[in-house]
Amino acid sequence: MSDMLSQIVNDKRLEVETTRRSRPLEDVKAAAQDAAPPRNFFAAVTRPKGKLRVIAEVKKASPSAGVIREDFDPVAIARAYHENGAAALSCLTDEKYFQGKLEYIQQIKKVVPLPVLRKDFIVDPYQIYEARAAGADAILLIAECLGEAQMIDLLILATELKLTALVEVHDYESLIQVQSHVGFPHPGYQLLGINNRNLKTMTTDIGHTMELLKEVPNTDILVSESGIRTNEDIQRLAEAGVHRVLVGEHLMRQPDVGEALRELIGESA
Ligand SMILES: O=P(O)(O)OC[C@@H](O)[C@@H](O)c1c[nH]c2ccccc12
Repeated sequence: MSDMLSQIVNDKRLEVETTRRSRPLEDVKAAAQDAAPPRNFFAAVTRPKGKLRVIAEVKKASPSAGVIREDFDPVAIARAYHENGAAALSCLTDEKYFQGKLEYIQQIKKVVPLPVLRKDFIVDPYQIYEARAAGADAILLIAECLGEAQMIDLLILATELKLTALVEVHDYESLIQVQSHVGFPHPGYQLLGINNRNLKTMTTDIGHTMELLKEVPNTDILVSESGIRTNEDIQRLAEAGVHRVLVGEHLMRQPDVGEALRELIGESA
């Protein structure tokens, strides 16, 4: 694991322990059960086949970029994304490194009909119940943060709660390792994400998706993540058969995020 990622994961484990002490698992489980049923994130992102689908991200800051957007109104941003062609939303909930908040998900879902992914570093089942209780429709599971057995356990739990899991990989080795678990325990619940961010240099290159693509048998469920900025990037990916993308920073940097999303989509939708 890279230094940055291991630091985040260590902090996350401590954070989960603290949260668990103030709110016991039984309470969170009950809240997850009482939550309104999830929206189908998987379907929103994969249908129709071969058509561009953008997951637009609500993100104030990141470790690599610092504060991306000072004037940050998560609900207004989500609404603009919805009105301008987003298929689904991703919302950062990590507070320490991304200045996110779990509560944003609920606030966004009250006013926007799209399914929402909880973007965080999930290392414990507690966080999956917590995501569902907060109204999330999907969760992120990063292969580089988890052992194989842990990944399987978390995938089973997510599926039980009817959450879509976006299984993210950075490296070739992780891709090979998780490959057989995507579609497990049930197809129709997992997406495979290739993150274009190099964890050692923290730079992005969409060429990374092209490289790893050779090992992906089903590109319908493939999401290219990070470093996507222009419609040319989108076209390059489409030519390689990749039609699902996750975009944050580029959109969040523009004064008008809705207009930026329309320009990014261009004629591709
Ligand atoms: O802002 P970008 O470069 O468009 O990237 C979005 C998304 O891929 C990125 O925020 C991300 C991908 N995987 C993550 C895991 C944790 C936090 C953030 C991320």
